[in-house]
Amino acid sequence: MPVPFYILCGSLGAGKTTLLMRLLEHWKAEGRRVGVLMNEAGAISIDGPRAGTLAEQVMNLAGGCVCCDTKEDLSWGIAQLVRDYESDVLILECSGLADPAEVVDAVTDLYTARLASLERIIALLHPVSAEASHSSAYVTAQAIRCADELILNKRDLYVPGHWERFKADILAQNSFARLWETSHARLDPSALLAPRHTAARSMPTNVVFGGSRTTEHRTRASYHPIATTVRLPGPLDRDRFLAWSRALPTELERAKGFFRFAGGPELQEFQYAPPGEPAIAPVMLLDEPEPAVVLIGRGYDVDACAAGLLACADPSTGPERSE
Ligand SMILES: Nc1nc2c(ncn2[C@@H]2O[C@H](COP(=O)(O)OP(=O)(O)OP(=O)(O)O)[C@@H](O)[C@H]2O)c(=O)[nH]1
Repeated sequence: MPVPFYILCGSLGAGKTTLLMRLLEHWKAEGRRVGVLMNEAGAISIDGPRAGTLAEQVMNLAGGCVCCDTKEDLSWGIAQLVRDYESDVLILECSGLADPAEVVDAVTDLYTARLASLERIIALLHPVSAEASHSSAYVTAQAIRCADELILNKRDLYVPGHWERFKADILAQNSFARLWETSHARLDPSALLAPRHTAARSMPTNVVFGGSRTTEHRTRASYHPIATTVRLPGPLDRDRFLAWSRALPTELERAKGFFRFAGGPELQEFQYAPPGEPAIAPVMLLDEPEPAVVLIGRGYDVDACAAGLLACADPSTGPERSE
């Protein structure tokens, strides 16, 4: 029997990992063996170590976008999770850069479909201001189009009028899906995951293939924001980092990472997902992550932003950066 396979997709920073953690808790309480596939934009996995605290097995497809770079890795990862780790439920968190229609294409090939059956596509969206016409807009539109479940997250950032327009715009793009409105992705996982269709199906009914198949393997699609991984040579100066984080360019669509502050033993997690403010909080993880910050966006001065970040570190250690 193929194991159920869930896809989490949606906009950058909308709350996919927040929901993933809730689903992992739910499955863990049920005694399920969950295999997580993480596809992250940067060269270093930031969300993987978080998921690793709850999942049976986490496989990272970091270093790119699952639709362009790692399609084969995805099929291989599914096979490994099902065969070697005996996962009985699988979930893939797509980076906010991956075209979910391409991902569906990859997981519904004949070989992979024997191991895993696509159960549900869950898209997370958040109310980013309409003026910010982000380069990830195409990917968000694809996620909306493909979704079986549309979760409008960050309801706590409700602005009268804006939220209603955001919702109407999404409903206009997909009237098949169920709609959820949440804060911090708080919802009843049993209700979200309960079977909705009696007949087995190999792919969602509302996915249309063909039009989106123009991306070639190993070629970065032009609509993708660029992910830049800034590896940090050591602890950061708190004041300098705070100053840097307060002056982030408006074109930056997402930033996240782990590091320590000089003189502080705790590992810090940095999160920036506009329209929210940059946030830094101590975090406990099972595995020590590599200190790094991933910057995602297009049309801003990447070098200046990365240099500003590196200038927050101890100047005696050398900078390193990879795309
Ligand atoms: N205010 C507010 N913040 C939220 C909410 N949900 C998530 N966040 C915060 O938004 C940031 C991004 O959340 P994630 O769950 O990492 O988002 P993501 O979609 O996994 O991000 P990417 O994988 O980078 O695309 C984190 O700082 C969260 O704590 C919410 O409902 N309201």
